[in-house]
This record gives sequence, structure tokens and C-alpha cells, in this order.
Amino acid sequence: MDQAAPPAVQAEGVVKRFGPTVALDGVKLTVRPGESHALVGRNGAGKSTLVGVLTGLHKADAGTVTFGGEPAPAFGDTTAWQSRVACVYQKSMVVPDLTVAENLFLNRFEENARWISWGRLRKRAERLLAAYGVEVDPNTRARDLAVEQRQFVEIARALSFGARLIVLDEPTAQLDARGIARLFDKLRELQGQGVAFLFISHHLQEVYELCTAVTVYRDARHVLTAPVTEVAKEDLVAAMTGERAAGATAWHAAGETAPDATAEPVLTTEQLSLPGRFEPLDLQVRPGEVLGLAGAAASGNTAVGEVLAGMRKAGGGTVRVRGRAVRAGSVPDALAAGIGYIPEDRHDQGLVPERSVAENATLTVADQLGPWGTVLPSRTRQFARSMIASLDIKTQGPEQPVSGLSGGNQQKVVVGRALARDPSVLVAVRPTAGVDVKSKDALLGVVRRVADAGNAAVVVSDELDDLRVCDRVLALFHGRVVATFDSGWTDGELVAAMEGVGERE
Ligand SMILES: Nc1ncnc2c1ncn2[C@@H]1O[C@H](COP(=O)(O)OP(=O)(O)OP(=O)(O)O)[C@@H](O)[C@H]1O
Repeated sequence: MDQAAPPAVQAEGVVKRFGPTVALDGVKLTVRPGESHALVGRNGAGKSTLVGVLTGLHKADAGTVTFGGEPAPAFGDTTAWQSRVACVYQKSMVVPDLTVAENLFLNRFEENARWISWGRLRKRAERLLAAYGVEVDPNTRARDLAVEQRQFVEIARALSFGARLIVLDEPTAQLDARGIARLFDKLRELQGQGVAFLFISHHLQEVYELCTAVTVYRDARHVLTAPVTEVAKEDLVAAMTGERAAGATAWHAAGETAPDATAEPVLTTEQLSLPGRFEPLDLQVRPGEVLGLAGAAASGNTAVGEVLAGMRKAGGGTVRVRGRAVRAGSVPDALAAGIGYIPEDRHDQGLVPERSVAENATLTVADQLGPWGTVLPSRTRQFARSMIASLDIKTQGPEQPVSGLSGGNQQKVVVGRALARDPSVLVAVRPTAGVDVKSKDALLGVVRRVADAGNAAVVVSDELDDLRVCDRVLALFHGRVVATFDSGWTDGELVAAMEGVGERE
């Protein structure tokens, strides 16, 4: 890392307000060339807002930003911002139907050229990818890339515009262990070439693995910047939360009060299948039980969750809740049968952004909030208030549109909504994705309590922390259950099962 060179980015005294909300209150951040710098904080601390300011998306109300010692471009001068900084989001920013080469040179086909030379374009793409050591065929359609390959292409594209600072917003969210290893290798290699990274993540172990420095924001303020080697994990969490943790994660399988194996199951599936995604599956989840469906991206575990919730129609087989058959592919019937669902992607399936927290939280309970199908605003608000309190949602109040909530707080609204009907079976797909360490504990506690109250829960995830709450875990690989674990599993054996180690492919 070059200490003498001007910082890749330096922000000082940055203030940003959204109406009455102060999202950033005079914060600072310095990232040096060749550094991988983590920015951490609880949901709503201001991380995404800072990224918005640093990438020219938000105009700060006060403060200064410099790149390589030069003042940031004027607000709105998109081309100039592109040559300073780029953000690789969880959501793909490439056009899926175009090839890698076309995506790399999108909107900048050769100036003055009257036609596009596809051969030249491909050659230029090859050279560009080779320059950053990215092994991807420029003729591949973007949709066929693995997630980390798509990220490499986005990074190479940003670097080719001249940017020397790349923001990575939860980049590992959709990657399996091997993908993460490949991504981190590539980032280290580029760091060696002087590229700086700002890494936003709720996975603190990844911060320790990848980053050299860490900055913590809490409630819109800067609280700490230090080399990662000088901050222990407990101190980092304490800086984020403003309090000392009470101890290790409280949430774990029921243990001694293990679910009664003779009780009638709450959820039963028989030969449930979805061709191409998962093979016939017989499940029995008993009262008091949390069942984990562990598996990496293509394992089929998410598809099982979607089928249970009625989001997808099964190819065959049945689902029953307390003996009642659930109509295949019907969300209303799944809800009526008592299945509550926390989807993985709150953007596509979860929320109506312009509606309020209260309305979003009660979308599935409208029929319970007033007599004869009327929705009483007072009851909606009352329900929303209790949800805001119990899930610790950071919001101005029940009337605030969810579009004004931070990502993690939006996820909590999705969770609150799934709980609103007091479900017999809670199906939660990666319920703690994007949620801060403290809220994670609270959410897993909520899942545990659903089961402890005599209902059942199914947790679909590849996150070991999510799976610790389970009494039993089935590991899926390529659509098949390859292993079953009671609550005493070790990280190594579960990860191995999820990766299909020992399986013949
Ligand atoms: N467009 C907006 N309108 C109103 N308020 C907003 C808007 N964007 C963010 N906020 C508010 O600004 C604060 C900071 O939000 P921000 O998204 O920066 O948090 P974050 O640290 O990125 O959280 P997370 O970890 O959940 O992604 C929050 O209180 C949020 O509600």
C-alpha cells in the first residue's frame, strides 16, 4: 500500500439529510490506493448513503470528497464520476442478453465510427480482460456467467474507465464458498496493482479475511477507523452497536427440549418434486421443530421453499399443513393453510416500495384488521408499531414509505409480514441476508420462537449461522438430499455436504 500517494478517496464532514432523517452527520472516510477498506455498521447506519455520495448518486448537503487528491466531479457529470469510482452491487448491472464484449463497451462503441466492427470489439474486450487477468470468453452472454465472473466483468469495465476505487456492496451474498475464494483472490491481485476497494458487508469474518482497515459508522456518525489487526471482533461489534454483547449468539437448536418425534407433523410433503430443480422429497416437520434445508446456489433448496410457499408449482407430489392439503402453485392457498413466507429477494417478491411500512407489514392480513373486509388504519398502525418494536426496525414510523428504509430494515418488514398471520409453518429463505449482527440474532430468535410456540419452521439457507437455529438439517446438492444432521453438526461437515464433497457428480 502506498502511504505517500494521495488517498484513492477521502471524504470529510459529509452531511446528508432525507427530509427529517439525518442519514450522515459529518462523517469521514479515507481509502488508500491498494487498500481493501471495510465499512461496517448496523442497518440504517448510513453506509449505502455514503456509497451514494461517493459514486455521485446523492448530492451531499455538506462536506468534501476528493479522489486521488482531486475534488470530486460536479454532481450530475456521470462520465466524470465513472472515471473515478464504480460500485458493484448485489444486483447485476450488466445486460443479460448482451455478450461480455458488448457489455464492456456499452455506450462507448468507437467514437466517429459509422459502423461497429464486432471483430475489433471482441479483440479489445479480450485485451481488456487479459489486462486484469479475467478469464472470461468475451463472446459469452452475460446471463451465462457465474456470479463472480459477472462481478469481474463489472470490475474490469470500471477499471477501463479509469476508476481506481471500486465499491463492493455485499459482494459475497450470492456466492458459494468457491466463488468467494475466487473473488477474494482476484481482489487481492488487483490490490497489488494499486486498485482500492471499499467493502460493505455484514459478514464480519469476511472483513477480517479480506480487509486491511475498517471504519465503523453508528447512527449516521463515524465512530472508528483502524487496521483490522488492531480490532477484535467483540470490539468491532461493540463499536457498531454502542454496547457490549451479552455473550455468544443466543440462538441454537432446541436441544434438551427436542421436538416430540411422535407428535403429528405440522408440515408434510410426499414425493414433492420440481423437475430440473429438486427430486422427490418426503418431509415431516413436527411441532416445535426448525428444519434446515442447507445448500449452495444450484442445490434446489430455494426452489423447495418457493414451492412450499406456492410461488412455484410443483411438478409432482403433495404438501400438507396439519393434514390439510395445500393447492400446488397457489400463494393464497398456502397462506390460508398457514404457511408464512420470507422470500430471499425482497425487491422482486417482498415489498411495495412506495407504500408505508404499516401497509407493507399488513399486506397479508388485511382480512384480519377490520370487520367485513375493511382495513382500519388504526389497527394497521398498531400492528406495525408492535412489529417495529419487536424487530427493532429503524424507521420514522409506520407511515414512512418502505423505499426510505435501509436495505436491512426493509428485510425486517418482510419478516414482520410473514409473522403477521401467526403462521403454522414459517418458511424462511436466507432470512438474515443483509441484516446486521445484532438484528440477525433477533431474527433467528423470532424463527426459534415460532417453533417453540408449537408450530414449525423451515430455514432455507447456506449461512451456517442461520442453520444453527435448526433442530435438524438436510443438506441438498444438485436437487437431492445428500446428508441429514442433528443439531450437533460441525461447520466442516455441513459445508462439505453442501459442496457435494464425497458425492459422485
Ligand atoms: N431515499 C431515502 N429517503 C428517506 N430516507 C432514506 C433514504 N435512503 C436512506 N434513508 C435513511 O437514511 C438512513 C441511512 O440509510 P442507509 O441505507 O444509508 O443505511 P445502511 O447503513 O446502508 O443500512 P443497511 O445495512 O440496512 O443497508 C436510514 O435511516 C434510512 O431510513
